[in-house]
Amino acid sequence: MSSTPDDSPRRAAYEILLRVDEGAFADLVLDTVLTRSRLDGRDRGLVTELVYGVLRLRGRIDFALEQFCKQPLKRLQPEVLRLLRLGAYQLLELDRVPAHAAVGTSVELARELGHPQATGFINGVLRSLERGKEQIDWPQPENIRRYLQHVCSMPVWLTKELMRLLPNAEARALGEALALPAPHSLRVNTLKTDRAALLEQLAEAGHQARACRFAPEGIIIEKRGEGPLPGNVEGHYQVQDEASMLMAHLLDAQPGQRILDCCAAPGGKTTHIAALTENRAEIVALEKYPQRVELIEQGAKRLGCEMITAKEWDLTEPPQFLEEHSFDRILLDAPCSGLGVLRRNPESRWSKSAVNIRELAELQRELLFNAAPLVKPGGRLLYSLCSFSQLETDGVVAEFLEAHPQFELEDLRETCPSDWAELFTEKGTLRSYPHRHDDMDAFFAARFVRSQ
Ligand SMILES: C[S@@+](CC[C@H](N)C(=O)[O-])C[C@H]1O[C@@H](n2cnc3c(N)ncnc32)[C@H](O)[C@@H]1O
Repeated sequence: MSSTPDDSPRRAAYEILLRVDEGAFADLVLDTVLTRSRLDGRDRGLVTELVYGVLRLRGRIDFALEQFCKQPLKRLQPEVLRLLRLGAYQLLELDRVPAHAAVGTSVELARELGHPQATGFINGVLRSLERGKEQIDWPQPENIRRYLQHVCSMPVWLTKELMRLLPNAEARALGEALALPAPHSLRVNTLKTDRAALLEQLAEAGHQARACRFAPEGIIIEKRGEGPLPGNVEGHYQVQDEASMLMAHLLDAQPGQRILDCCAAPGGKTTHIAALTENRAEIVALEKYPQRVELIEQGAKRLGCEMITAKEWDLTEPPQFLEEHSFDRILLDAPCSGLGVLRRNPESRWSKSAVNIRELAELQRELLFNAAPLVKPGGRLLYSLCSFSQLETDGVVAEFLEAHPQFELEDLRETCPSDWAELFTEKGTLRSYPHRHDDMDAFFAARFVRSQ
C-alpha cells in the first residue's frame, strides 16, 4: 500500500520540499502538514529535521552527490534530485537512521511517486555515497570561498557577502554557525511573571532550560521534554530570539512616553516595549499587511499589553495621520534579507540574491526617511534588522545621516550595560553574531538622536 504524508514522515518531508521548491515558506507548509497529520511526536520531529536539514545543507548535500552522480545535478528531473537530497541528508547527517533505511525508503518513495524508471539510479547513487562518503575530498577552510560554499552550504553571492564583511577565520565561524539549527529561546513576559519563576516551571515540566547571557528576560530551551512548554496560554512568554530581545532595550523607551513601532508584526518587539514600560507608554504599531496587524493584536491580548494601537499602514507612504515631531521613540525594525536568521528560514539562502539586497536597502532607506519627521526634538530613532549585509546596515545608516543633519548617530556603548560591550562596533552600532554571542541571531542596530 502506498504511503501518504499523513502516515509517512519521509513522504511528508518530500511533499513539503516540493511546495518550498514551488515558492512556499517552509515553516508555514510544515505547520499545515503537521497540524492535519496523524504522525506521532517522534515522526513529526523527523519531518521537521528532514525539511530544515535538507534546505539548510543543500549546498553541502549537492557537493557530496556530485561526487557519485555521473551527470550534472541540474540535468536531473527535479523529483529525482529532491529524492536524492532527502536520502543523502540522512546518509550524511543523521546517525540515527541506518544506511539501508535511508536508501531503501528513498527508492520506495520514488516508486510510489510514479518514477519507477529512476529507482535503479537513485539506489546506485545513494549506495555509492554510503560506501564513499568518508573519502569525499571536502574543501578545506584555507580555501574559504569553496569551504563556505560546499561545507557551510552557501550560495556564491552569500559567500562573497561574508568574505567582504569579516576576516576569513571569522567568516568561516559565522558560516559554520549559520549551517547549524537555531536555538529555541523565549522572552519571559515580565508583565505576568519573572525569569526565575518560568525557569522553575520549565524544570518541573521536564524541560532543560537556562538563562540567556545578555537579555535579562531571555531563556534558552536546551532540551525539550515530552510535553508542551508551560505558560503559553497564560501569556508567560513569547518565542523570540535573544538578539531580537535586545532591540527593545536599545530603544530605551520610558513609561509616559509616546512610541511608534513602524514595522511591527507579528509584534514581538511591540509587546516587549509594552512590558519594559510596564504598560504605561502609548504605543502605535504600524504594519503593511492587514492579516499581520491581527497578529499584533492577538499577541498583545495574550501577553496582557494594554496600551498598543495597531494599524494597517504601508510606510512607503508618509503617515499623514500622525503628527510630525510627536514621538519620543521610534523603532524601525525593517523588512530585510533575513541573512542573520538564515537558520530559521533555511530556504531563503536559495531564494534570495545580491539583487534582492539592493532592492531591500532602497526600501529600508525609504521607510527610515518617512519615519524620521515623526521624531520629537531630543527623541530617538532606532533602526534595526536581522541582517549583516553592508548595504542594508552601514549603507542605509550613511545615507540617512547624510540627508538628515538634525540627527546624530549615538554610541550605544555609552548607555548599555558594560557586559554588552562585545556586541558593539567601533561606531557604537550593534552587530550580534551567533558564533561570537552565545548563538544568538545576527542582528544590526543603529540609534539616532534628533537635536532639533
Ligand atoms: C522584520 S519584520 C518585523 C518584526 C517585528 N518587529 C517583531 O519583532 O515581531 C518586518 C515587518 O515589516 C512589515 N512591512 C514590510 N513592508 C512594510 C511597509 N512598507 N510598511 C510597513 N510595514 C512593512 C512586514 O510585513 C513585517 O511584518
